Amino acid sequence: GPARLLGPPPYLPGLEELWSPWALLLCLTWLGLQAALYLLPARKVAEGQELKDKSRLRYPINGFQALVLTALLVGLGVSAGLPLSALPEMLLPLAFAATLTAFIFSLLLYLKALLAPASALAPGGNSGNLIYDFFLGRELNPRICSFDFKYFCELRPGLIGWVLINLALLIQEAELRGSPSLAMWLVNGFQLLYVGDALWYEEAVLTTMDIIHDGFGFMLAFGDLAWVPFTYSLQAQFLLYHPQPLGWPLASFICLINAVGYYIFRGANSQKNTFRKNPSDPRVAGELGFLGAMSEMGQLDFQGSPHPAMCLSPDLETISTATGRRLLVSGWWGMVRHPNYLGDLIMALAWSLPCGVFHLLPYFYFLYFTALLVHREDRDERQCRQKYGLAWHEYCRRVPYRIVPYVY
Ligand SMILES: NC(=O)C1=CN([C@@H]2O[C@H](COP(=O)(O)OP(=O)(O)OC[C@H]3O[C@@H](n4cnc5c(N)ncnc54)[C@H](OP(=O)(O)O)[C@@H]3O)[C@@H](O)[C@H]2O)C=CC1
Ligand SMILES: CC(C)CCC[C@@H](C)[C@H]1CC=C2C3=C(CC[C@@]21C)[C@@]1(C)CC[C@H](O)C(C)(C)[C@@H]1CC3
Repeated sequence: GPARLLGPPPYLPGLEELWSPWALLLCLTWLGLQAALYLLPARKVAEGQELKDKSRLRYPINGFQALVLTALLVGLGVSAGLPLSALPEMLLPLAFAATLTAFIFSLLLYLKALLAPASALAPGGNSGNLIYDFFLGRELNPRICSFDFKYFCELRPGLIGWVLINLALLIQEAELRGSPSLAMWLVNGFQLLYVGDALWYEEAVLTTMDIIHDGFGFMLAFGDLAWVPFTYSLQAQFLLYHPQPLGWPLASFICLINAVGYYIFRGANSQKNTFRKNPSDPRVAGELGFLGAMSEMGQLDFQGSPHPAMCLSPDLETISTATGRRLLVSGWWGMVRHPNYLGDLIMALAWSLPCGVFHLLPYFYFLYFTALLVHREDRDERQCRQKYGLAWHEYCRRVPYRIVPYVY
């Protein structure tokens, strides 16, 4: 039937449609497969940020390898008769099974945290209020031997699950209508690029606040395992039931929007990561200038300095902070204070446009994501203000807009 916003839904699924033991089995098999791929030898083992007890945890960088191996296994399965196009019919019980799994998993994590030493607990999530702590997560990096649950869940099962659901929807559309629509190809292609990128640059996740700061509780477990695969695939789900005519000229324009978004997103994230890893990398720093180079060599200590020191370089300009780390104030990070969010939002728009402009549902991701990034930006801003003090004020003065130039 037509997608509509006003009026009650014509049909609501009964509770019995939510529960299927097969869906739970499939969900657990998927987690088991991804866990097995996580344990395979990795091209690199990276060290995380320094912890409270001065130690660093080690993480395997093999997420992209897991994506490729999953694609090979699914390809083999489909050619051997695996009915992937049956997946779209199971989405509701699968989403329920994933939510149930996240819930039980978070309960176990809560219990595990009771045995953890105080140094292993997250800064938030230890208020003593059972529900609040269960939701936010008590332990920072819950592990069994070297298997890190939060790092494992953050990317692989959810992101790879998302593109697998998209693929199943594309195959089912081909079976229903003879071939997949152009709109379905675009949505699949754009989102595969996004997921491939996240897994290729997996190491960058080690410096996100989710890994460094947040405990692992129900919010993150549910977000990673259930929310991401089942709501991020809404555009492809919409297209299966509401085919949209899309010509090549408009499709090319949407591709251009996605390319611009990706260019900003990747450019900004890579610029910051390169700079953080090696501030004197010629791609970001050119020549550092005296103050920058001295602080880099530990010759200058800005601790307690009332004014942030300024460092000019021919390529990118930076400001020094009391912590010894510097902040980029030109390049992408001189345009707005969160250029990566801007690129991400432009891409989110490009994922919705192939679905036309007459329905709100395909724009759900764009709207939710705007709210998520505004909230995330606010949290990050508070943390940076605390961490960098005066230097952050100076950065805000030099770069007044947060996400969208001249707007916000
Ligand atoms: N699709 C999705 O659902 C989601 C996608 N994302 C995406 O993930 C990516 C990562 O986002 P997120 O983890 O929120 O954080 P960011 O990558 O934006 O990192 C913020 C940190 O960068 C450093 N920083 C800020 N300004 C500067 C500067 N001028 N120069 C140098 N360093 C600076 C600070 O840390 P420090 O100084 O300590 O290095 C700050 O805490 C983004 O592209 C975002 O869009 C995020 C959440 C959800
Ligand atoms: C309504 C829900 C309870 C809200 C859940 C929020 C989560 C969906 C997000 C919190 C942080 C996320 C990140 C990504 C996906 C969404 C969640 C889990 C991310 C893996 C997406 C891809 C990016 O490149 C990234 C930097 C790897 C992201 C990390 C944070």
